[in-house]
Amino acid sequence: MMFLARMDVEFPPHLTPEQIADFQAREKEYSGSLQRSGEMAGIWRIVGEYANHSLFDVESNDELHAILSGFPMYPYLKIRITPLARHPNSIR
Ligand SMILES: O=C(O)C[C@H]1C=CC(=O)O1
Repeated sequence: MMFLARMDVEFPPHLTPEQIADFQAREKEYSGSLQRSGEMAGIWRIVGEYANHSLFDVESNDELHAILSGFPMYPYLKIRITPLARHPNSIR
């Protein structure tokens, strides 16, 4: 099952730059491991925003939820999910 995610990052003002850097480092590690395993099929920065579009290839809604809630920055992410189905005109 394919899902398109839009994630907007909203850090609260009380976090220090060091705390933010730590979240970003842990996020990069977690995201990298999901990309290597194939569950995250891609991630793109949305130009001009602290936000991304990501593509997930997972077995179920429950698996996607577990993956998303495992992101270290999850408490600071606003996530919107769009389930994707194969388009009848797709040649792949
Ligand atoms: O920098 C971001 O867009 C936030 C974050 C969410 C997943 C990820 O890999 O990075």
